[in-house]
Amino acid sequence: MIHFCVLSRLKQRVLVLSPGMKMAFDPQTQTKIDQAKVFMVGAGGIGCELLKNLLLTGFRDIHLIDLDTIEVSNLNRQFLFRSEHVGKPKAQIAALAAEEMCPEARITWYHESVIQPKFNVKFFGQFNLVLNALDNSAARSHVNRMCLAANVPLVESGSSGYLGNCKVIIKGTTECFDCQPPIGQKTYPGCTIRNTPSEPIHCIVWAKHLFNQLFGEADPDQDVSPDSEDPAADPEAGLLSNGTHQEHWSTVAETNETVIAHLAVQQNGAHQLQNGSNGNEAKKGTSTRAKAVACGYNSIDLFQKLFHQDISYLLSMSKLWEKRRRPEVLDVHSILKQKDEEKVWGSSSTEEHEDKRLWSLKQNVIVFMRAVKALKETMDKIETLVWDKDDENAMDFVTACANLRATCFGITTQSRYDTKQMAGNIIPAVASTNAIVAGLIIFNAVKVLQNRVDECRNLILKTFRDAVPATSPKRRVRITGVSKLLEPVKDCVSCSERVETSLRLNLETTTIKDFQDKILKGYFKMAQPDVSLDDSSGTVIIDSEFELNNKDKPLTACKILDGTRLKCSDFLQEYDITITVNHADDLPEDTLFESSKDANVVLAAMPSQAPDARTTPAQKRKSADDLAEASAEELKRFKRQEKEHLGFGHVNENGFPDQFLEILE
Ligand SMILES: Nc1ncnc2c1ncn2[C@@H]1O[C@H](COP(=O)(O)OP(=O)(O)OP(=O)(O)O)[C@@H](O)[C@H]1O
Ligand SMILES: [Zn+2]
Repeated sequence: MIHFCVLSRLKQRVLVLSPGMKMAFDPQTQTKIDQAKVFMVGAGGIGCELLKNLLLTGFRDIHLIDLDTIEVSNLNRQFLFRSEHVGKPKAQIAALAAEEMCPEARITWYHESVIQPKFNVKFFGQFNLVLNALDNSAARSHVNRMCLAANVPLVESGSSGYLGNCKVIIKGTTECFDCQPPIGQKTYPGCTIRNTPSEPIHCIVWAKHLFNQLFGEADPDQDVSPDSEDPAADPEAGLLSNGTHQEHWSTVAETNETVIAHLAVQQNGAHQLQNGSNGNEAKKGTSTRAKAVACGYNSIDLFQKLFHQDISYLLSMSKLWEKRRRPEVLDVHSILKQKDEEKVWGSSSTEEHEDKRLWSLKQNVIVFMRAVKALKETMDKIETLVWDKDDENAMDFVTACANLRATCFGITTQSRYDTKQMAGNIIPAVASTNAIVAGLIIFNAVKVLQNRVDECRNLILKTFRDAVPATSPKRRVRITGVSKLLEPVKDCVSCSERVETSLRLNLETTTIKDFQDKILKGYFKMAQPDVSLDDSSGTVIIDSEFELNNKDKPLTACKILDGTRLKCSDFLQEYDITITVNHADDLPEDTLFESSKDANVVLAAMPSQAPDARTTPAQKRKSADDLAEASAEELKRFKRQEKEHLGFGHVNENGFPDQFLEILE
């Protein structure tokens, strides 16, 4: 294992394997490796290490697939690639590098997504082993389903910073990738974000939501205004003396002066401040966007609304502050009158240390105003903006807004650099983690080929010494979770024999598109679902070959009623399931459906998009979060089993060290 890690550090392709240069296995194992045909999915961080390991171990017939092209940012760890390869397909260059290293290797490469009809069950069936080196759960789930259908063993893996894992999936014998419920992106309760932030990340999430409300596709679940329905707040908050809620700020087109004058009055009696931007407002459908439009995106007006008026409204929810520090309103005019700082900067600066500097309050205000103006101008040209951490104005906006909100709540402000890390969910890729995970894949792969599945292990890589900063080289890495392979979960939607299930959902409000995207693709992991009524009519509801023409209709409008049985199948995955749908109108607001298998399946935790040919950066980031969360969860499970299963038994045969629990000391 250490051998592999050291080799990966060479970072240059000086390695050329001579025909006789292989690991010392017993003759039977060697023959199996010689004859094995393997499919490697993903040629990124883990993939590059894995390909080199496969060659070193003696594998010669390797098919590899990756949909992506090489980026400059890959070069620091994806050591098969060089700067002259930037823009070229990863699969092609990895294959070339492998052939250079080992001329006798037969490498077949595909620059495509693995979620394509041509990679069907028959295609998967030609391999002895499939090895995943992917970075997103949609593709992982799909490959898992294909391997189950083709009955080919799969070694699954992942890494996120110092976390890593590797597990073996064999149909009918072990847990599959979907046996454990999906873990959603880390989310924060709406009332924390809208009413009572206490950490920088709460302000950053709020600022990102605000960006979408003002410039992007407004999502009702991402409301940024005070939530008067917070259970911790007093119900009277924001009420006028006559018991009605005050008209909100910009439904009446006030001039700046009147707004400010109005605010001044409100400021003198915060408890009487009546800001209509409360929970009801979201229900009424009046959005932050509508207000911004009403004031022509005037940045002073927006500032006063966000950091004065809304904060005053929150102050009126007195119960919230019984045990918390009260937030403070900001006044744009007095901040702007403050003495000038040496320099105000934002997108114009490219110097790294500048990016790490904390802005003063006045600088935050100026960057906010400048970013609002710039983003509005872009929006006028292209209508809807999509938040992107690499867009200078978007990043300026989020940094300044998060800092201004943090100032209101007495939370430490952040530099633009730190905000970017948090807002972009950036978890630095660690080359050593990838190298270790790729070594673990080989360990399991060889055991599978040897038919010694009981000696395979599910492995989790984690750091300890948590007091040491995550980026410090002193941070030690250890394989902490080691368990024997776990048995399949009885009701798993992917690997159980069960072909029937039932769901409770609101048939009057759930649309066909939601049923397809969030339930069939998101929950049941189908790639191309077909659906028909399981009755004598056999009416087709969804045909994967055609665009949905009923997509916005509720299920009831398509003859799907309480107790209807739906035949759902995926031709590509050779997967069929019959789903009985039962009407429910008592589900919590954020719950789309409940399955008979598990408790609440929360809408927010479901990917809203089908597994796509390309994963977006956002999906990639999400999957990194998934892994971090998943690893933590798995670790808990493994810890419970650790006592029982610790130790590797016979693993020191065939050249593997007896003890490799502590890899990097
Ligand atoms: N559906 C898919 N089909 C084929 N390859 C895929 C698919 N989804 C993801 N991949 C590939 O899996 C690889 C995962 O590697 P890795 O996590 O190192 O990603 P990366 O994009 O190179 O790095 P980073 O995300 O850190 O910039 C990527 O090269 C990606 O293109
Ligand atoms: Zn399963």
